[in-house]
Amino acid sequence: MAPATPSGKQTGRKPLMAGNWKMNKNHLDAILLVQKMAFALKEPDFEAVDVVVCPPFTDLRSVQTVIEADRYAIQYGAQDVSQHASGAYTGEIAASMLAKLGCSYAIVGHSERREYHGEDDALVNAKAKAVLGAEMNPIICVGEGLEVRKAGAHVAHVLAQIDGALEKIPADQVRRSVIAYEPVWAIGTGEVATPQDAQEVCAAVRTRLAELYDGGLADQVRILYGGSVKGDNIAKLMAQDDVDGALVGGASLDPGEFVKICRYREFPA
Ligand SMILES: O=C[C@H](O)COP(=O)(O)O
Repeated sequence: MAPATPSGKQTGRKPLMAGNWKMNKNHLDAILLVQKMAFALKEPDFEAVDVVVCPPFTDLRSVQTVIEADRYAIQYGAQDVSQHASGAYTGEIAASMLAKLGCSYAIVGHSERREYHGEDDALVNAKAKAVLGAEMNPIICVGEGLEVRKAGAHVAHVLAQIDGALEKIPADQVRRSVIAYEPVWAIGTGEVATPQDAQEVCAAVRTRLAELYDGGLADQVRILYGGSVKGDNIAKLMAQDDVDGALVGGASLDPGEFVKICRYREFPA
């Protein structure tokens, strides 16, 4: 049973803090960064929170070496994956290759992939299936842009993305998937969503999961918030009933800040 959050919520879902390094840090920088995090984080941190780093593909082997050598409890994953299993797909990385490197997670459908690489819900769905097929856990990103938010259509937008991303994925696989709600207007802007904004959408996602799947699945799936998360705003976000963790960009490149995020319980909400 996961410990209670500062607000006293008791969900049974272990919080997850995932750092998305995006296109930062080479394979040597990665060694230093993951070591700094590993030195700072202690056993009680890992009992309370799952800690995941998602470096660039070229860093994964370095990160694996550091983590395996000293048996650190930090988990790691990729920022993207191919929907294809293998073959003539120049530049692509298969889920099986990531699993072989010890990855536990792969992010799919990040808004930067959707925006700069034209990824749509069908492709996100195919990638999620590839990750699940390789026995890893997808972190499926959803979120609305500013125009959609201003129009008040953010919940409908996100739920449509959820429907698309999860299409024909069976319950036992959805159960080990992670959803990350990242409003595009909050990513890298310093403009974090209010805890109420985050809760509204995360709760709507959980309700949708309950509509799509029975057997209490909705209460088991972890839903993260992402977008300008820092050490000084995470506690209020985590105090929300349906926010189970964070997908952290910029602040995950600063080991002190990321460790502070992982230790949000020690700071007042
Ligand atoms: O994947 C992480 C998100 O894009 C959030 O990035 P950020 O924390 O730099 O706003």
